[in-house]
Amino acid sequence: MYLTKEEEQILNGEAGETLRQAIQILVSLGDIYGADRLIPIKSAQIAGVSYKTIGDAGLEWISDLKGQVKVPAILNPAGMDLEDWERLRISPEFAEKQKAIVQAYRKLGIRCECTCTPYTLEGFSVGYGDHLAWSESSAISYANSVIGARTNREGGPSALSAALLGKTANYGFHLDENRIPEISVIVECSLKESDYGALGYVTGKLIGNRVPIFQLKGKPETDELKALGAAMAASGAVALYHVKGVTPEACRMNFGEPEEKIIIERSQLDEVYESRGKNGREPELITIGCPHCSANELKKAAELLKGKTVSKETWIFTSRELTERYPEYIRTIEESGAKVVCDTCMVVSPATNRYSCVMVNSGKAFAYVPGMCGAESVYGNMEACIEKATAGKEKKVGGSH
Ligand SMILES: C[C@@](O)(CCOP(=O)(O)O)CC(=O)O
Ligand code: SF4
Repeated sequence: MYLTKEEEQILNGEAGETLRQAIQILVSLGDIYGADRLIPIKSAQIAGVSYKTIGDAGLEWISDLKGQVKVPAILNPAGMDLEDWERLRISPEFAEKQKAIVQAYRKLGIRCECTCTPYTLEGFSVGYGDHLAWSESSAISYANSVIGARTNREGGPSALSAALLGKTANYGFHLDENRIPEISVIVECSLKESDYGALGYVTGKLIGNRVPIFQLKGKPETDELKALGAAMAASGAVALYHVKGVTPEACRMNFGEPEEKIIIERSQLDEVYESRGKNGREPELITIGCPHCSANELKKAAELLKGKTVSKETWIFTSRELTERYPEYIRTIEESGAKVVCDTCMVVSPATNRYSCVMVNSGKAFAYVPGMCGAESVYGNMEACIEKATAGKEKKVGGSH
């Protein structure tokens, strides 16, 4: 791989140990994947924040790094709400470690709003054709597919290295030729809301890491695309997808028809809704917001919960910025007894591990909760989740206001 004189000097350690390690990681990846050079990036999104997933070894590695990031960089969800960690009964020991991790990232100049939907934040813009180094799989999928930006599926360390250098290795999804659809996915039924998460869950299992182009009957909303991509990246390893007539590259590029095609039928999606864990338990916990809820999703949850009281523990995850922008939705949701939780999620928080069955409206959470939280997962749309959350409780007389 070609390196500039300055990059050679960094690799020789002339700019310090942190940058030497960072460029070494990028050069090694570049050599493995045949990159010709390093290219500048617009931003980095850094996964590997929760103490639950990175442990003491991760904390130690990050704490040893020195310097400042060269491009806007932001963190993925941590293991707890950083301002109100006691709410989900996180232990003080965990909280101490988690705060130390976030502090170590903050020292490097990284923004510590911990979210997997940074593209909804004001002041963290990302546009068509931008080169990025992002590492949370749903954010990667959204950036590549819905925005038309370009990022590989970075790991936490490579995204952090890219942030410190302001560059990444030029291979994979940074190159036009790797963004061409490899398989058509023809969906024969019409879809709405959580059907997209179910579709992503089913499709990801079938296509692995290939680039699909969907032919859909209707036009999905951005939240539906977010759910589709997140689920496909979890049950499979899809980092980029196209939807005919919808996503930006499918509209601008003249992609030919891939040779291979699969057809998805309604019955395959129904199986996701109907599937029960091996013990067929009743959900004890209801969680919404994987990926983090958008403003529209918060609005919908507020509408569904207005004037009701939850009878089961109910957690709704979003970014702190959105809770500040939409306090009225948060108030309505919390008046029901449901909790709006920031900086974390049902998958990376240790709090979920206390439950044995969790209901979700996310194909991604449905895929990950069993393995990462040791609980069965049950799938339903947001309405079904709220119905389950409020089952058995009388409506408050006259509603909340
Ligand atoms: C499950 C996931 O969304 C979050 C957990 O990863 P981490 O703790 O940020 O490394 C990771 C991913 O899918 O990229
Ligand atoms: S909410 Fe879902 S998409 Fe976001 S970090 Fe957690 S598991 Fe990943």
